[in-house]
Amino acid sequence: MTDAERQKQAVGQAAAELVRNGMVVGLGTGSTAKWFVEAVAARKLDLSCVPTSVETAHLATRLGLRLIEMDAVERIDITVDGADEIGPDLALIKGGGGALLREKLVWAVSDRCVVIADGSKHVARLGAFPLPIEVVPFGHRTTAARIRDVLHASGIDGPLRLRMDGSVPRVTDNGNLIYDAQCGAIDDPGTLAARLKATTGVVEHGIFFGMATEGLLGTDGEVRRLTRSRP
Ligand SMILES: O=C[C@H](O)[C@H](O)[C@H](O)COP(=O)(O)O
Repeated sequence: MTDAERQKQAVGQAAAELVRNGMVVGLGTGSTAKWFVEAVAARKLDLSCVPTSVETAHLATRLGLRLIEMDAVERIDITVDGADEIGPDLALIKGGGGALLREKLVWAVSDRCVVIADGSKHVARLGAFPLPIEVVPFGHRTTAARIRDVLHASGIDGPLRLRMDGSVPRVTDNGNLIYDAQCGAIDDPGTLAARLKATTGVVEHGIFFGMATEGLLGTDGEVRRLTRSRP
């Protein structure tokens, strides 16, 4: 196992210890969240779980976790999920695996949102990882043109690429498409998030700003707890 994988395992297991019997739990998506799902399943608690992707739903079902519909709950006690980048004040880029929309819907109703990651994801400034932006398929090229204008207005001129699966566009669990924006540096994630959200044709974007309540970061030999300085 690589060092990064060991760190993912450690944070996944540490996060599983935060879960209590009877809780409604949001299950994240990706190679880090997978460790959490496995560790929480191994605890054999009585839980109701809301998965953030079809992939996670399959994994959780295989492990014997009880799944419930998102609309069957008003609140989720705790959600644990990975990230592509963790910046200052727990601002995140998510969606490298294409699950950003369901992840954000689940995070939005969670009392506690715990982001877990290996040490390489912790950055001084967001933006090296391409920012995923989910759009409706109808007229997506015209939506992409509006996104380019928004990025330009935020001082970002890097390429914006339609995510592909080989020769065809990648389709999300929600039947949408994803554009990845090479931002380089995002100086003001809150403003960019608001501008993207207001763009016609954009369903959601991968900036999770002010959403994570805490973080668990893998380092060599220990799990470091990250907190937010602003509420
Ligand atoms: O769409 C995918 C999710 O946002 C993932 O949580 C994120 O991409 C991190 O994935 P991983 O833990 O595999 O690096």
